[in-house]
Amino acid sequence: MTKEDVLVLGCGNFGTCLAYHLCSLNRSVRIWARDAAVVESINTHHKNPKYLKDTVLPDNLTGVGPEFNKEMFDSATVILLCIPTQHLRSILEKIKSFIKEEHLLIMANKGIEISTLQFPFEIAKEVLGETIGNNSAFLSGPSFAVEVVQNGLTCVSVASHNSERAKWAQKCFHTKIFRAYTTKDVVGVELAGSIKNVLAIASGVAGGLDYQSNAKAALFTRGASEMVRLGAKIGCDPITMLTLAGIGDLFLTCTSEKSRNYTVGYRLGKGEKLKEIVSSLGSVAEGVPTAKAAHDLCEKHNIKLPIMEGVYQILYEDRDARRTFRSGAPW
Ligand SMILES: NC(=O)c1ccc[n+]([C@@H]2O[C@H](COP(=O)([O-])OP(=O)(O)OC[C@H]3O[C@@H](n4cnc5c(N)ncnc54)[C@H](O)[C@@H]3O)[C@@H](O)[C@H]2O)c1
Ligand SMILES: O=P(O)(O)OC[C@H](O)CO
Repeated sequence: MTKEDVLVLGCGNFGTCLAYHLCSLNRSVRIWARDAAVVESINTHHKNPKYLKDTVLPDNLTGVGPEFNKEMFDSATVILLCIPTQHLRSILEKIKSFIKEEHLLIMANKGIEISTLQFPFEIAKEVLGETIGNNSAFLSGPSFAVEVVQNGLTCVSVASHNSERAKWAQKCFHTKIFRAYTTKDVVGVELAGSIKNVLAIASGVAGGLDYQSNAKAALFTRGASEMVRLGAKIGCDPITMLTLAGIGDLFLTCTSEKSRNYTVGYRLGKGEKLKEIVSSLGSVAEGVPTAKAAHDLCEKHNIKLPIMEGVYQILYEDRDARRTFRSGAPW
């Protein structure tokens, strides 16, 4: 196995679990956190006090930050970003002077930026330039952080326009228990990873409203078709929607109470207000901002997608969930 020096940016659930996995492969791994107390706890107690709190982190994982410095980047070959999508741009702006073309950048966030309707790939190109953007890789697929640290089999997609970089990213992660498969359809992977979160909120709402399996299966199928239709409008390969990053992640997130997006929907279905759900969730639910971005993207491309529109209305127009479902079904 080749030696890699990995700098993980973002010390939430996913950054922590991927750092844990990479340490188990004997990579040299440092993880950046924006909170000094988290850095201190990782280095002293080998625990992340905020996320995956029960996991004992490996001794060879080093916490760094909250300030960025040149040495952190000079000593890394791979930079893995696990930052929520709405904050990705500001982090890239802060680190851009430290990034070199030789670095392999891998982004693992899922979502669409509300202010620009851009995917992480487009944000990376805009902030870091065409070459670095095109050489970056994007990791997506059905992967709950908690299962990764429990050593549960996980299969993800890694996409890059540069096939050598995709293979490099694959090699960083790939094991018998954590499988990574390469693809070139970057925007398809990113679209699927974003939209499945909105559809998981819809599925959660159905659960919260006590709809049963028949309704959930219909919602899942019609939701998948919305994903394919939006993908076709923006030039994605429809086959990507049938991969791990597409239907795989959609299935995982729409059917599991481990999903934060499903949980947001479920609690909405039970009558809680979005504000109180988001403030007590303790973790990001990317489907919430993405529902707004996807709504605006659909308007821009003049396409009507009723499930995603229903989620948007529940979240952003305070529309009653039960009424929205009754009037929307069978989509
Ligand atoms: N958790 C999972 O199972 C999982 C799996 C696959 C992909 N993802 C994706 O990974 C991304 C991160 O998710 P997560 O689960 O780690 O989220 P999380 O809520 O567990 O953690 C979010 C992290 O982002 C940091 N953060 C928040 N605001 C920030 C800002 N303004 N600047 C810099 N950092 C900031 C927080 O400090 C925290 O470390 C999301 O896009 C998510 O969809 C998560
Ligand atoms: O908990 P969720 O809903 O953010 O889903 C996490 C991952 O995206 C699942 O692949």
